[in-house]
Amino acid sequence: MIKVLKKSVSIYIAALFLSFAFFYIVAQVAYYAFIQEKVEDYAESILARSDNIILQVREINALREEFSVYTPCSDPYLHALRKRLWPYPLIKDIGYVEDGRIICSALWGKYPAPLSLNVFKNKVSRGSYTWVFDAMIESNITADVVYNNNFSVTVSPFAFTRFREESTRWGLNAVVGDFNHKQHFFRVGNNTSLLENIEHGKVHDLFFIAEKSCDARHDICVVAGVRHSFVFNDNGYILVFLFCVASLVGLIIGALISKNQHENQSLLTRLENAIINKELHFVYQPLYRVKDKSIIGVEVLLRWNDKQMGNIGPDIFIPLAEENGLINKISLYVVEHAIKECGAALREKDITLSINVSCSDICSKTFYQRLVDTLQHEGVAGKHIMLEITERQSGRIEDIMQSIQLYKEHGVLFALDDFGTGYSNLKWLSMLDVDEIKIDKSITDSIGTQSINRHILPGLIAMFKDMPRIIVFEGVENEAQHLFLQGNLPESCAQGWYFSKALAFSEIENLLAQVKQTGECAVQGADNDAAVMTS
Ligand SMILES: Nc1nc2c(ncn2[C@@H]2O[C@@H]3COP(=O)(O)O[C@H]4[C@@H](O)[C@H](n5cnc6c(=O)[nH]c(N)nc65)O[C@@H]4COP(=O)(O)O[C@H]3[C@H]2O)c(=O)[nH]1
Repeated sequence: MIKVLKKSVSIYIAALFLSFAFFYIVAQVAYYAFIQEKVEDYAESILARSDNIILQVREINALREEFSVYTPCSDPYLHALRKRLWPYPLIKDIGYVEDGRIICSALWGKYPAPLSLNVFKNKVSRGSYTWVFDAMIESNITADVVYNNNFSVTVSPFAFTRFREESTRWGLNAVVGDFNHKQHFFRVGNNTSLLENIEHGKVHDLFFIAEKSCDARHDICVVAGVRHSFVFNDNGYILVFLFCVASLVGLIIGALISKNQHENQSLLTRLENAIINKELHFVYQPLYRVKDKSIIGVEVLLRWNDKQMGNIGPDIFIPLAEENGLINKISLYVVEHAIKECGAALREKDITLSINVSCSDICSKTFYQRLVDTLQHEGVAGKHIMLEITERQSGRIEDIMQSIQLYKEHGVLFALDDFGTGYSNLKWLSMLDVDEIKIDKSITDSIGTQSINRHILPGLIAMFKDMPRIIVFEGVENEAQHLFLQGNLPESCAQGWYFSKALAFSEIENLLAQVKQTGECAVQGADNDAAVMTS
């Protein structure tokens, strides 16, 4: 119980972990793409804003002739400056400059003392223009000023406010410079030095997303970038959403896997209990001689009726038993109980009891001993038992060849089951000393049809005619198939619903009382001349 519980917990933990990993990776990839686009937009927007400022500066500068009619810094001069300044939202002030000092401006009027532009963060000369970035205008007031001869333009300190807000929110950085980024004009963000280093190839950072946007007209380039955030820039809601979805999916997957495991586990446990409690029972399907419909034997087929799950077919529980090492127990059960149940019939009548066995059964000493002991105990001769080799993966063919000889000393017969499918091929036929070949239903089905298998039939019939083996066709379902076999291989035998379905033991007893028994089908090779191909 504790083991099962531990296994369930491990399944849930693994499912949750994998689900988290999956959703986290998907979310990270999506987030990376989203941020990359954002950085691209950011660079383009800053470039557009920078272009606009340059245009507005140039436009205002072009108006300087207008002011030359007034005495510099006179009231009419300042009035004309203010009037002209009004429509330019990105420009804060226009001033008159002498010897690199602003004497007066539209905003401040005439300065009591000329404003020196020598205190700044960065100064760049571009043609006839000199840009002074973060120039000290007043104590605690800085601004970007550009002057050309004796005309200055002060850029609005709010021109990049939006970009600074975005920078704070998303951790974005931008550096505005010339086309080759040899000169840097100004920066936005807290990590611009890393951005510059990455831009100049001094630092390589796989998780730093950088995008560039340039305008050759104004010889200006903006590089923007951000460090990829593995916690989605502290966006708590994304993490919470991710956690919820991943938990839900992880729990659903865990529950499905657990349920599946539990069902398989419980089916296996139930099968084990059914064997121990002898709850498996048998039905018997008769085998007929094609020529005269006399019965040559019966095949025992296992049935399992579980109290809770109802009828479970051998196509489900036999492979389950084979995969989980239970098949040998099942075969021991069948041998012991089926021979006991059929003991009287086998002693009195000339029939064989066919039992399905796997290769590992044949090679098992326990199985051999149990069969020999049961035969002795029931007084049944070995020649009444036909072991049908069904599963062929659990044993080496050389070992099986040797083991078969041991059984043969007791007269036990062997059949190669499902001939014509995967493992039941000519190699096995040539190596094993079998008495009977059971032709798979898929080949029987092709009789009288257009199936691809029908091409195999003439060759098989020609081969079987000269083969000293009992040939049994499985799954004969209609008269056409029976007639075909009568016409082509009259000495062969058949099993199928056309003759009889698998019956309970009491019904088989009644049948055996009514129908003639022949002990065995004649081996092939006797009646060849009569055979006519009618397919
Ligand atoms: N459609 C159709 N089916 C027909 C017809 N005639 C017979 N059958 C079915 O074909 C299967 C023949 O058994 P198999 O080839 O040994 O194939 C068997 C055998 O491989 C395995 N099996 C059954 N009982 C045992 C057993 O006691 N031990 C082992 N190891 N395997 C068993 O399970 C397989 C399936 O058994 P069943 O479901 O009983 O199915 C049986 C039988 O009911 C027919 O005319 N039409």
